[in-house]
This record gives sequence, structure tokens and C-alpha cells, in this order.
Amino acid sequence: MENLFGESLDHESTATGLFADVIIPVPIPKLFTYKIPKNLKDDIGIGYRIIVQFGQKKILTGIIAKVHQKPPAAYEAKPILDVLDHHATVNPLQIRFWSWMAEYYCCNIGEVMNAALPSGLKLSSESKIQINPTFDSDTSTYPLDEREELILQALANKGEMTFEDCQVVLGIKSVHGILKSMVVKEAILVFEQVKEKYNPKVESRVRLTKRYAEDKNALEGVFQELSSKPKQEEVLLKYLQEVPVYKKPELNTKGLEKSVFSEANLSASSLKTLIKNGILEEYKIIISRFEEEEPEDVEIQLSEPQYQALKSIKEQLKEKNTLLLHGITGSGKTEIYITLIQEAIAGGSQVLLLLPEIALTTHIVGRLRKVFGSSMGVFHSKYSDNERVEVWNGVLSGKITFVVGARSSIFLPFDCLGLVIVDEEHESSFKQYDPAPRFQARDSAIMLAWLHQAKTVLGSATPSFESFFNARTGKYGYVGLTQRYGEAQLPEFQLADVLIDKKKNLLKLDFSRLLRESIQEALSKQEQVLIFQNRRGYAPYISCEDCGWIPECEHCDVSLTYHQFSEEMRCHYCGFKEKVPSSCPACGSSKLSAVGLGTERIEESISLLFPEARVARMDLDTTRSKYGYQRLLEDFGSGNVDILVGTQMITKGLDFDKVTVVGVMDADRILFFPDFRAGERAFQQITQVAGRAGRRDKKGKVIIQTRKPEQQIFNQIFQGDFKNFYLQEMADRQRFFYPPFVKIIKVSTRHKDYKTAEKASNSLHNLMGDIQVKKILLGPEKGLIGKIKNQYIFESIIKLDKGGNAQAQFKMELQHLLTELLAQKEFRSVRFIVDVDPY
Ligand SMILES: Nc1ncnc2c1ncn2[C@@H]1O[C@H](COP(=O)(O)OP(=O)(O)OP(=O)(O)O)[C@@H](O)[C@H]1O
Ligand SMILES: [Zn+2]
Repeated sequence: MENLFGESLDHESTATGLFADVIIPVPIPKLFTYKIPKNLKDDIGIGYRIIVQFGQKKILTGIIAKVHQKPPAAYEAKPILDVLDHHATVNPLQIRFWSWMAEYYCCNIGEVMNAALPSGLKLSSESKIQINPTFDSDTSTYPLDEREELILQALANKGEMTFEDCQVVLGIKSVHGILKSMVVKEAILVFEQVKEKYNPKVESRVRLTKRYAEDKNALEGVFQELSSKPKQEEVLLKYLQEVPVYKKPELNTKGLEKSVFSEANLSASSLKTLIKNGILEEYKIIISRFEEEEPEDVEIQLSEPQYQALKSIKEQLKEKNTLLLHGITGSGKTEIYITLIQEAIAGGSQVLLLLPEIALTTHIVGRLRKVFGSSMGVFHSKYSDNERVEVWNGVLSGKITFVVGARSSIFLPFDCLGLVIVDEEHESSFKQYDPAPRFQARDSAIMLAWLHQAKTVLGSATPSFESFFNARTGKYGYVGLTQRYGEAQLPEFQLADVLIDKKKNLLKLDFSRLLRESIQEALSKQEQVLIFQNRRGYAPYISCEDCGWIPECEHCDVSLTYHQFSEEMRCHYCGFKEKVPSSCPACGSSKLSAVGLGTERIEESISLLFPEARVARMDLDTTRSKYGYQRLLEDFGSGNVDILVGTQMITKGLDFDKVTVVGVMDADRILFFPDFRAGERAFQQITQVAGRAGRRDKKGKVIIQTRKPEQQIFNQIFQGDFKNFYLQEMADRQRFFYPPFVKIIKVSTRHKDYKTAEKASNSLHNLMGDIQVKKILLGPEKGLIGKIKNQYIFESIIKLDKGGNAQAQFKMELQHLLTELLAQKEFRSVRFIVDVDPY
């Protein structure tokens, strides 16, 4: 074994008799044990980031989970190569949380670590490096040594380099020590290969040089000298006016943006001279997205119903750990959260507010920022890795006491959470489907809160059945809020029977007469319209009118979605794309037509029906860029758009004054989705999107297009009768053994060879049948989609008794079975994917 500089280490002299069990970010079921060498003995503790060698080649960042004196029986432990920080990055509660997650969701703790740590904290042989744009080797307090200079020069040529590149440049194997040092000296930045290169925002600033900042007399001397140079004097005065260093010396460290001088029309050359003469100094910083912001003094005036709700929440949380806040759309749940958060922070606790990903770019974050300033961190998957590291370190250092974040924010290094809030708790996007850990962030957050002895508040206008069930059985507290804030009323609902309209020739480009007239009316009053269709693209598919041929993905068992804008057919599962053929490849007919409705097609139809209206579309395709979603919302909010067409993205948390009409294009598509939750989801989606209408003084109107207007669910949605809807659906769920009456685990078996996939899934299925717990075993069946990305898929569904330890027992035995199967030669390349609570 070599040390950091490629020199060989003498084993005996490094032995301490101490070992560390290390979590490494790879999918292996166990912790690995490494030797703690003498030179690192005093710098190591639980939760520290360390560098280890894994396998022949890989260098990885690991986290120490345990220190002990027992050498591993099965292998010779390798030494830990280096320690990355002088403090723990991960705390013991987090390690417990990770272990719980690995166990509950049947995955490896390394996979949890991988999801939990931003890649900027996972220096590995897969990382890449780039020059830190703020680094200036002439003025750096920590000069680089010879090897570091070499790396810097090479980087200046190449732009970015991998670990291996560095090995070649230096001609030694272990380079991480050098790179670590360069990171500490702020000479380089590390990023993950899979992500795009980090483009930090750099700002030029100036400040007083140390000499004058610390010595008032010296500065007065300068002013005397400058008395004959008024332009320079002016610049210096401006600086002192903006940065009163003698009142608050610490202000000087933050300096002043250089642009302030040019904006005040002060002489650029005088500024230059002051810098040249060593009175001011110029420096560059990477500016954070999270600019310093002082909270504004916002007084929150709760309405009477809000105040009563708050009181009841606090009362019930004395007894219960978790509470459901069931407040209709527009009732002002956010204001209640704010009060709860303020009180928790004042009591010295940390707070986490989980939001669905997309809601994080809306006004709610701005609203919270006003109240909490920069003690609030925002954690979002569209942020770059470095930005995420910033939030991570902010929580670690205590600078950030309150985090608003998407599902992965549950992994931040909290050590004293007092309150966790999950807003829109019914949202399916809290579930991570791929890759492992396949966790439900709401459920995990409740566990996290429990580990911290903290309270959890779940908020929704349309609670998930699980949470409502738990509230009704008394496991959770429950508070209802049944009035909209202020003057706002709930919208009025109307059904549009598209079959009748079709017969009477009133259906135009899929729009019923009622919907068309309502839109027209809104437009004439300068009001806004939302049109909801949960299907992106132009049309679900293209079909030949003569022979019925439908184009399918070459790699997946699904039809291709037609995207008119790009004249392409795309697979929404693997991204495969193909040009639209000019004639049917099966029969040669040229009558190929688009079938069904996607957002693109609706957008086009609207432009034809309402040529004067300004239309925009919001779906995955129009919001891929980092600020795409935000930009669209700003356009809509500022009134530059009259009609917004969108997928479920438009159902969440939008709060605009002028929306008076909401159209649901095809309710049947939501209702008849083949899933036990279809009804629940339809109730939620329609209620939520309807809730965007009439949120101020104007009453809103919701038009729902359907072929089956007689369905009872419509009445229940219109009357907000969640409870009766729930009771009916629950009777079915109980009868047919669905959650929340049972626990569901789905195991899918994937392989590129059909026969192998089938055989492996059968073997697994039979073995699972032998596990002695109360259960129902279904399958194995070809997956709902039988092939994705050239992998054939078979699925077994296990329904487990909720009582006793059936779940724990089953999961444990399942792990053993999978290990056994994977050890068999013929199944070695099979992938078994376990998904606990797969919905
Ligand atoms: N106490 C209050 N003082 C001032 N404004 C309030 C108050 N309560 C609510 N509002 C305003 O009423 C509107 C609706 O509130 P909010 O967005 O919090 O509702 P919500 O319950 O989260 O609704 P949804 O579930 O539809 O997102 C917002 O514009 C909010 O600023
Ligand atoms: Zn595909």
C-alpha cells in the first residue's frame, strides 16, 4: 500500500489495532472494515469522511459508521488512506436514519449514502476537477507546492481533468491528498462526471486592505494625502459610506461590489489607482444563489379560523407525534406553517418543510424568504451540486436553521429537528421510484422526526388515504380548515358531456361548447384560464387509418408519443426518438393520423379556436431548463399569458388572482387509469387544479369534460365531500386487500433475455411462497410495460399483513433469497428490484 505521495508504507509501523466499519457508496449489502493507520488515529470519528480504496482500482469517499478492535474474519483489512475533514460530516442520527431506510426499503446502506450526500461531498475516482475561477496564485494566502502547480497548469490547458488524468500528470498513483489540499486552498473545484460542469457565478468586489481596515489613523493619513485628488477621495468616501467599517469592522471582509462605483458614475481610473496603491484591494468571490437576505418585518395576522386551527394543532401535538392539517385549497395553510416554524426556531430547534419539487420554484419560497431571510436554506434537485453542498454545510454549521426542500432534503445533516412539515402530503412525487433507495419522503420524514423526537405536520387539501386513515384511527391528530382565506369562495363546477356535444356537432377540436364559451367569456373580461391534461406531447400515438398500425419503441413495450413541434415520435420511457414515417411501414397507406390528446395538440387547438389569446404550455418539455418553470409562471403571473395549458405541473400550489376558468380536458383518462389509486388520484388532481380558480374576489368556474357524466365521484368532488368518497373507496380497498389495509411490496425481475427473466422471476416467486408469514402472493406477470430499455420485466406483488412482524420477517428472508439467487450462475446478470410501498 502506498501513502498519498505514492511512497510505499510499512505495514507494521502503521498498525494501531483499530478498525473502522465504513459505509461506501456502492450497492453492497454490508459495511466494509478498514484499518485505521497510526497517523490518522486521532483525526477519525463516527461520521467522518474518509478516502478508501475499494476493489482493484476504485478510490471512494466513505463514512465511518463504527470504530472497534475486531479485524474482519473474511478478508485482510486495507488501511484508510486519508481523512477529508476535521469534523464529522454525518451525525449519528443520520447513520441511524440511513440504516432504517436501507432496512425498510430493502436496499443497501451504500445506496442510501449515495442518495444522501451531494456528489460534491463524494470525492471519488469518478470525480472531475476544474480551476476555481476565484483563485489567484499571486495573492493566495496558501501558496501551492510544486505538484499542485503542475496540476493547475494542466487544468489551465485542459479545462477539466479526471483523477486518472492527474495521476498521469504527476506520475504517481495516489493523487487525492494533493487534490484535497488544492480544494482546501480554494484552487480547484470538484464535480461529478455525470453532471455538467459547474459554472459558478463570479463577482468582482473591492474592500479596504487590511492595513487601513484595522488602523483608523493610517486611513486618516490617506485622506490627507488625497485632499489634492478629489476623484480618488470621492471613491474612497463612497466605499466608507456603503461599508461603515469603523462602526462594524466585520463589514469590510464582505467588501463592496465593484459595480457600485460605476453605477454611481465614479471614476474607474481613480478606483484603479487606489487599488494599485494598496489602499483598496480587488478580489473575486463565487456568489451564492442564496444571497444574504435580511428578513423583513412581516407581521402575520391569522384569520379567526386559521388561529383556531393553529391552537388546535398545538394542543393536539402535545399528545401526538404527527398531525394532519386538512385545509381546503386557498385556506392559507402556509400562514399557519409560518407561525409554527417561527415558534419552533425560537425554541432553538431546526425545521424542515418538504414541498413537491415543482412547488419549490413558486411564490411560496419567496414568501418564506421574506419572513426567514437567509437563515432559510432551499434544497432543490435543479440546483447544482455546489449549491447543494452550500446548504449542507449551512445546516452543519448552524447558519441555516430552517430548510425548505424537495424530497432529498430529508438527508441534510440536521441534529436537532423540532418540527417537520410536509406540504401537499398526498403528492405522488414524494416517492422516489428509481434508483434505490425507493423511498417515500413523507413516510421517511415522519421516521426522521421520530428519531429527533420532533413533531410532524402533514398538510393537504386532499389528503392521501393513508394519512386520512391514520387520522381517523387516532394515530395522527387531525385539524380541518374548511374556509378559504378572505373573501375568496370555492369555484363552481360544471360537467361537459363530450359525447352529446359530438353528436350535435358542437365539439370543436376536442373543446365542448361549454368550455369554449367559458374561455371566451374569461378572455373578454381579461381574466385567465388554465387547461389541464395529464399527457405531454402532441398525441399519445400515431396510427394508420387503414391497417391500424401503431409505431412502438424498439427498446420498450410502449407506443411512441407524437411530438409535432419536433416532428418526432418519442419514447417517454427511454428517450428513443424517430422521425415520423411518410407512409405506413405495414401497409404503405399514407393515411397516418394522430390519435388522442396531448398538451401540444391542445395548445395548437386553442390557438386555432382563440386566435387572439396568448397561449403558453407548461409540461416536462417546456420546463427542462433550470428556470424554465419559473419563467413561465412569471409570464403568467404578470398577465403576459391568457391561457396556460399544462400537465399536473399546473395543479400545484399556484396562487394567481386572475384565474377564473379551469378546464379539465379529459377526466376519464384520469379516472380509468388501471391502478387501485385511480379514484383517489382523480379526486386529488381535479380538486387541486380546480382550487387554482377564484382565489381572490372573483368567483371561479371549473369545466370538466367527460364521456360519463353520471359518475358519483364528480358530485363528491363538486361538494368537497372527501369523507364519503373516502369511505366508499375504502370499502373496496378492504375487500380487495389494498393499502392501507395491507402493505405492498413489488419485486421486479429484469433481464435482456426473455427466458432468463421469466425463469428467474418464477424461481424467486416460488421461494417467496415458502416464506412463513401471512401474505398474498400475486404473479409473476409480465410488467404493465413488458419491456423497458431492452430489459424484459416480470413482476410479483406481495401483500403483507400489517400486524405483527410479517413485514420485517418477509423483508429479511427476501434479502437472503435474492443473495442466493444472484449467486447462481444463470441468474448472475439478472436484476431484482424490490420496491416497498410501490405507489
Ligand atoms: N392570514 C393571512 N394573511 C394574509 N394573507 C393570507 C393569510 N392567509 C392566507 N393568505 C393568502 O391567501 C392565499 C392562499 O393561501 P395559501 O396559498 O397559503 O393557501 P393553501 O392553503 O396553501 O392553498 P393550496 O392548498 O391551494 O395551495 C395566499 O395568497 C395567501 O397569501
Ligand atoms: Zn423506449
